[in-house]
Amino acid sequence: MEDRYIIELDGLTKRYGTLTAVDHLDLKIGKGEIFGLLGPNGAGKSTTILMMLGLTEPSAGRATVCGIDATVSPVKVKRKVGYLPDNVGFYDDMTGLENLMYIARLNRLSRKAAREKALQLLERVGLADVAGKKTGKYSRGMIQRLGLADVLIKNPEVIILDEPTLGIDPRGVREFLDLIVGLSREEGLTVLLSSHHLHQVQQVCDRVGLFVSGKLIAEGDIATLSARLFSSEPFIIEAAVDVPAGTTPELPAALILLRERLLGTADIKSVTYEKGTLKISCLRDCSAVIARAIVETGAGLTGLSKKAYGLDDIYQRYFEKQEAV
Ligand SMILES: Nc1ncnc2c1ncn2[C@@H]1O[C@H](COP(=O)(O)OP(=O)(O)OP(=O)(O)O)[C@@H](O)[C@H]1O
Repeated sequence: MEDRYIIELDGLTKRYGTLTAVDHLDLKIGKGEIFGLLGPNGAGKSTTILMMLGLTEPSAGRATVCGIDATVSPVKVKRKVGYLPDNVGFYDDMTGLENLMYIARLNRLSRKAAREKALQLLERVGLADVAGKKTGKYSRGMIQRLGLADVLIKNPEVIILDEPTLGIDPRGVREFLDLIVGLSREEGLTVLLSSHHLHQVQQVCDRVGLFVSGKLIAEGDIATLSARLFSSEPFIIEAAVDVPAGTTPELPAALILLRERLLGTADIKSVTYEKGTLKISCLRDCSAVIARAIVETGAGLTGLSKKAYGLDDIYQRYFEKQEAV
């Protein structure tokens, strides 16, 4: 069983005086998984990462990475884990190739091997054409890709990325995320991604963990989290309707009967109306029933869409719950 998990956190805890930054954290991450660590500022994400890297000692519990206790053998863990901080620095007056070769040399590669490895990685991260350009002239997106090449030099089994897409333009973000997915799928690399960007995390992570005040309050894939949280109303169907002019803005007269009819239908929980759109929450996908009812009422149906709950909604709902406690 141990082999299945590349990262295992057991009751991991960090206290700073009276503050518990990380509170009895239990988490298992499998090989090749892309796991998103999410949470507001101060939730304990960075402290957790530092403990996994053996850079800070837990007050209690254990962080095991590739079967190695990070506190007992931080140097061994460092060999297996590539860490990309949110602000990676390079020598501005050296080219991308020179910077990477320098790091490869620090990793004890011969000059020839360092050059080969650097060129291969520049190709892998899509920077081959700017290999000879000084990194001072690189965009933020290019620097982050070079950062990724930097952490890949030592052939890590795990990469930990802290807000890797901060300040990158949308195209650069897409390219960076594609690169991460490729590394995980093609090379079996395990990726831990700490981020505030819910949409990005949703696009690439197999599983996410939501952190609040040092505690992991939920973890799972998006569909599972969504089903757990929205079990009382898993579907929202939005119907754009064309109602006769001169009706009231709240609920046009023509729709009052329609609303009653819909509410009389099994599995439809609520119907609201705003600016030409009916919002219908249901326990199953009732699109067909809704479309028929609208058409039969005589209101024009101009659009019908089903909303799937995303990470934004999941996040929102968890925090609403937390605040209510
Ligand atoms: N060296 C330290 N000494 C005292 N308190 C600390 C120390 N490092 C972190 N903390 C506190 O521990 C808590 C967790 O901080 P941490 O940096 O792990 O959160 P985070 O989730 O990474 O936040 P961010 O998204 O802002 O990076 C915060 O309340 C922080 O102030």
